[in-house]
Amino acid sequence: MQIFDAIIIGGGVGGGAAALSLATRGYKVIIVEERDWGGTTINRGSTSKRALLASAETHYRLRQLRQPVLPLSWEEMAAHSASVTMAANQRYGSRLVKSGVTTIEGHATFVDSQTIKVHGQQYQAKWIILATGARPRMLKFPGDQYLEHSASFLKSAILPKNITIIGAGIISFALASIATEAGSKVTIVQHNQRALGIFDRDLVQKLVHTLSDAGVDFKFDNNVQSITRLSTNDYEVNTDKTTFKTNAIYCVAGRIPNFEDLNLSAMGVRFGEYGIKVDEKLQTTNPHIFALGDCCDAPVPKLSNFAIYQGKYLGTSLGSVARFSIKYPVPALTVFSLPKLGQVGISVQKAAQQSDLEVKNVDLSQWQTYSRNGDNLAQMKLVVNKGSQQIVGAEVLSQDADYLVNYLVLMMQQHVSTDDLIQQLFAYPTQASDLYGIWQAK
Ligand SMILES: Cc1cc2nc3c(=O)[nH]c(=O)nc-3n(C[C@H](O)[C@H](O)[C@H](O)COP(=O)(O)OP(=O)(O)OC[C@H]3O[C@@H](n4cnc5c(N)ncnc54)[C@H](O)[C@@H]3O)c2cc1C
Ligand SMILES: NC(=O)c1ccc[n+]([C@@H]2O[C@H](COP(=O)([O-])OP(=O)(O)OC[C@H]3O[C@@H](n4cnc5c(N)ncnc54)[C@H](O)[C@@H]3O)[C@@H](O)[C@H]2O)c1
Repeated sequence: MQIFDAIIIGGGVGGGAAALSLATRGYKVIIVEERDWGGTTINRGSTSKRALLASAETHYRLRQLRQPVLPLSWEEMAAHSASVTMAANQRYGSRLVKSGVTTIEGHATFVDSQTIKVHGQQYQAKWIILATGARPRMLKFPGDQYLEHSASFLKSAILPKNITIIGAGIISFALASIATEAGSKVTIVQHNQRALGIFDRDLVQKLVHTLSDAGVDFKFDNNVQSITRLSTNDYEVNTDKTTFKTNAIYCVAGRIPNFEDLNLSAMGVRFGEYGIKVDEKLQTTNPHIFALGDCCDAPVPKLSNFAIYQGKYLGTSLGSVARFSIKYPVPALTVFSLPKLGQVGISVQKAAQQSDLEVKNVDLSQWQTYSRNGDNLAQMKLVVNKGSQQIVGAEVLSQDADYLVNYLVLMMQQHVSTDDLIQQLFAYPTQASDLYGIWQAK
């Protein structure tokens, strides 16, 4: 039996962040990964998605400027994405080893609440951190064996001519944008009328119209009931409203936390539909066991940035004399569609339920930063505290929503005022030099 200070199950960005922080503090750490170092983010999530998006976005931007554009080569896009992803995966694994973390490849199971087993070998530690992530939620109906998921799209060597995506959520909009720019005809099937449920309806509607104009066929209020295989790479999709043909069907209708085969009940660890129950110190109902990232039921979105933040939190707080509760900073996320949709701080939807908040609509399309790129839809909704007039949230629809959202995060988190901004000298003309105008727009 080998003894460690901490065992981490899951080598994604959440588990990795915890391992690196604990090792830096001199703890003896072991991390177990059954599939690939860097987990979803690096191998089948944002890294591969953004590598494919790099070409799709360039294509889209040229179209916005009314330039003639050549068709994209999926073969080149896929090769680029595969090489970026492989390099990131290798760097991730070797970074853990260089930092003094013991890495083991295999499936971990519990022996008791301080001992795990991998390939028959037992390892013991005073802390066990569960960072096992999540997997796609695959729908069940006749023909569901023909469903693929986001990872198969992101790793696909060939782009089918005609694809169907089930679910109109964050992953769906990114995949649809990439596939459309790369020349595929995309159909999105959503069971109700609401796409991108957590975002402002008005901005989502604009995004839906833009994607529709680019060729995406949205089928709202359609429930897929069956899939029939007609021939190789040729399927018929039957919904409760219609029937159509397609070459591939990707199911991106949410994700399910991974914990079923860990025998958590026997360890006294409680869990539910949304993941492993944790308190404000990310401790489970067993005092030796902690959980973070996509596998845990914490009151934050299941995103890489939150998983990393939680990993760093556990890595810096475990073993400290007075353990403090996790305090989340201003949240930010972006839908990597074309154009992008970003959200920071309090959402427009939540603002509508709070009488002390108001929403201000800012049309950015005529601002030089946006008009020079042909970013004709650029729009921002600011959530403002009526009393203090402080900006506490924003949603942005623009080619560059991701950059603007990140500037706003810094400004909200640091409570930057217009007086502070006037003291700054930003390179001009840029999004940063617009910030004073945005802060005044309230
Ligand atoms: C297509 C897609 C795009 C995304 N894009 C973004 C984005 O742009 N921005 C963003 O912030 N988030 C994005 N996300 C979400 C993000 O990927 C996740 O929130 C993040 O990966 C969670 O990290 P994690 O460490 O909790 O889990 P994971 O990255 O899933 O890692 C968990 C690891 O645990 C391993 N594991 C599980 N069980 C065991 C076991 N018993 N023994 C050993 N190993 C085990 C798994 O193999 C896996 O590698 C995206 C997700 C997807 C699917
Ligand atoms: N840029 C980012 O930050 C980013 C990108 C991708 C993924 N993610 C993470 O991954 C998670 C999963 O992404 P996702 O897109 O799978 O989930 P999601 O929750 O964003 O979207 C799922 C969509 O599928 C719909 N749906 C559910 N059941 C359906 C059915 N039977 N038929 C048709 N539609 C159905 C839902 O109403 C929803 O619109 C996200 O919630 C997020 O945490 C983040």
